[in-house]
Amino acid sequence: MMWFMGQLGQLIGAGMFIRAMLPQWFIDQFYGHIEKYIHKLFGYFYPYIQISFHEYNTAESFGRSKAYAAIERYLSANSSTLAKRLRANVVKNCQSVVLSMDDYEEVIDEFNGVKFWWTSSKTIPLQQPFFSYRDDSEKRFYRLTCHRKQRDFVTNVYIKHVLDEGNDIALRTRQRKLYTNNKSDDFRSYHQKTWSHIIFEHPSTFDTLAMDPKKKDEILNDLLTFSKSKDYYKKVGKSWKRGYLLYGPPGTGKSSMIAAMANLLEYDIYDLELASVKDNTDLRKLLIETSSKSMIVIEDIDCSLDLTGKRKEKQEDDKDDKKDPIKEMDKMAKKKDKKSEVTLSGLLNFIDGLWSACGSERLIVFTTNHIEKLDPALIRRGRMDKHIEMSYCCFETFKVLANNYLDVETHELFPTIGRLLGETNMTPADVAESLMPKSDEEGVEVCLNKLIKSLEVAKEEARLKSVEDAMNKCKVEAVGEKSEDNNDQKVEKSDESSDSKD
Ligand SMILES: Nc1ncnc2c1ncn2[C@@H]1O[C@H](COP(=O)(O)OP(=O)(O)OP(=O)(O)O)[C@@H](O)[C@H]1O
Ligand SMILES: [Mg+2]
Repeated sequence: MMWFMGQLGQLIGAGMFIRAMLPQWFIDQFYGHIEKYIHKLFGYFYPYIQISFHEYNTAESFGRSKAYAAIERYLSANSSTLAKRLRANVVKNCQSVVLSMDDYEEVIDEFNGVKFWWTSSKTIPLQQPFFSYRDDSEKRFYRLTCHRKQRDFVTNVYIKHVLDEGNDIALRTRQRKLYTNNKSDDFRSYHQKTWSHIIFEHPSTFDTLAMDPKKKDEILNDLLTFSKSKDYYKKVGKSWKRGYLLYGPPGTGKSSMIAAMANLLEYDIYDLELASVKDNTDLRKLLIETSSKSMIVIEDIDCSLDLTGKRKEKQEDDKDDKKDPIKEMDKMAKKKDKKSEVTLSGLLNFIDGLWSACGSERLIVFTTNHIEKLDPALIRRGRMDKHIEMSYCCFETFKVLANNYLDVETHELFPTIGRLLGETNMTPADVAESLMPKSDEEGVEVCLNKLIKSLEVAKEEARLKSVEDAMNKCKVEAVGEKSEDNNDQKVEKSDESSDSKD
């Protein structure tokens, strides 16, 4: 035995010596050939086929392979109970853990009475860097093994089933995201991604949204019908998307409505800042890189770009925007930084051109404070299918806010508030501010009285303003009449002088 061990040691030593003497290219070639012939020989007797799915492949140029991710989800849901060694991925802000099979594990999946073997594996490059903090040089893959006679079934049915189910699980369990576009200059020159994102967690829902209940139900039904109409859109030959235009004064709940819509349908939000988009080509690039089941939002579309042609150049004073210093500053900044060459036709193409069909199940939402400023081409039906007016607080709206903020459905002060709301305009944002208790001592009655006071102040301010406006109007008319009289006198004089000349 000792003699045998000694001989074996010598043989291994000699093998290692010869290997060290041979150049690396020879070893690679030699092993490559041997492996090829072994596989060929094995293939004659081996009754199974194997299909590999790599984590990164050349066909999908961006990031991880979608098929690999779908298989990972499928296996973790269906087979992770069978695997003995699992890998934990922490998701949803450390709130939950998804288990997937660890490297070199094998699980058996059964579908329609047929058995399939899945193994997870990885290839490690021969020359791995000695110091490496990341394992991105390792290439992971899943290998599916099944009987040779199941070849058609596996390619036509089973793989499709795995991918569909994996994608469904991913959609159900994903964390929703709020994306914003990076500046064109950045993703052009520094190879940055086109979109950056954070986790989307907004508490607004259709229950907390204060608006006329009938109108709310109508929007809710519209959205739910849209989300279930995949086949219908296909039948009528339309791409599966819908445009919403939300308009109304600042503080009436347009952004809250967007968040409620996204929460209802569980969509991601792509908040598109048009001023950061250099031209129509970049706009298209951004569009292509949005996913399905998402909302593309352009807020304050009238301020975003000079999309309204000549009307924009008049530089009218916006009373509402003047009140809102943030929007004023925004406008000034955009005027200063006028680098964007996105045109109205580029934007129209973005909404319903050929490229817009690249994703499906998508909402495009515009908001504006001034619907009258938008080009009719931009908001015609088919582009912006549904126009929703978000308006000042009415009694129905107030009741929802009172329920949200104070947990009251009725109160003896409600009739007074209802009357005052009918007599003056106040935004839901202002009503909500009055209703919110500012200390533990402030109960329902105090808050309702605060609101009554603010409504009375607003009413008085509106009265004074209308008096001032009427006086200004009278002054302008008086000046107008005076100048008309002067003109008439001039004409008369010139007539007289021409008569005397005659
Ligand atoms: N209809 C509403 N229902 C519930 N809350 C509302 C409503 N409108 C306004 N609010 C409250 O007022 C705040 C401001 O509303 P929001 O940002 O949705 O207004 P907006 O219409 O988007 O305004 P802007 O035109 O300035 O962007 C919100 O945080 C919300 O709390
Ligand atoms: Mg808003």
